[in-house]
Amino acid sequence: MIPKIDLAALTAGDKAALEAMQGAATDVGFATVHNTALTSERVSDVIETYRAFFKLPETQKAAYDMAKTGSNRGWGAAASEQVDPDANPDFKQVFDCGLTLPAGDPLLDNPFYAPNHWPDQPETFQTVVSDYYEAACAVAMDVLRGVAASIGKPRDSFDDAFGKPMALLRGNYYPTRPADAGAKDFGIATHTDYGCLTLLAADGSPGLEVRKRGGGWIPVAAPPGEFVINFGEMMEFWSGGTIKATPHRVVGGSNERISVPMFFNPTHDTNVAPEGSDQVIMAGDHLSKRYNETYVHLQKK
Ligand SMILES: O=C(O)CCC(=O)C(=O)O
Ligand SMILES: [Fe+2]
Repeated sequence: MIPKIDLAALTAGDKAALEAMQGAATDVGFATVHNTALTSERVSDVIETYRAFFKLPETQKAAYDMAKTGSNRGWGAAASEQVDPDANPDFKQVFDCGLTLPAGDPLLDNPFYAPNHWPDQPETFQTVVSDYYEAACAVAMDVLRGVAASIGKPRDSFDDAFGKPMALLRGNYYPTRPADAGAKDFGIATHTDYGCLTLLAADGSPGLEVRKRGGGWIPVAAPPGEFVINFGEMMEFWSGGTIKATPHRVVGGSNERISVPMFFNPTHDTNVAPEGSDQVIMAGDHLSKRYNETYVHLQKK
């Protein structure tokens, strides 16, 4: 069972909401979250904005291809990412954008804070997506405060680590499953997310499956206004394994689908090694490692 959490109740310290979040964090690794600052209208708006972009001809999208821009911002074509080395590259397409630092910031030279590449079409793309980016970061931070409280830590335990987050907002476009797709083809193959927290909006159509401990898959759907949250690898290290990064996938079927994950990654120089250990795991280094493994244009074969 995937816990269902009212974020306003969690923020207010409601006991049932705290217990549900504790179960989500330390057992299932997933939850759905509703009653947030992001209305269903805003979520639908950003989803339809991404959809309009993905419907452009490939030649137009190619101008923003991240394999050419060299950063992890812009469009990723089908088969540009291989999240599971035992599967084929994913058949989804993506569009990624991240934080814009102010002029003069010392982190500006760092590739994780590279400039965004905004498409000209649809015309509202940059405004709608960057406004959503800001709001999704704020909701994600609120969720993390609730997570901290749910495991008996001060609510602001994670705040300092997210001053300049390497937060990446992605639009995922899953076309219908290709007719020639085989057993190694997926919309997105089985993987765990790399960062701390993922806050995912979707258009309500099915596709996401969460791996059950002991085997099998649990389908999870979220209509606009409800979010799926899950924890990533950095959060699992950081919490010394208390918080779980659970594998998930999208096989893809007869329905087209859009999802919009906010990968809420901490500031580049955050040490996400278990507290009290003498290990050092820099958030930026972990992310680089995972990108080098999974982005086809970065893979060393
Ligand atoms: O589209 C989804 O529901 C899941 C996407 C996902 O797992 C990801 O982008 O990491
Ligand atoms: Fe994921």
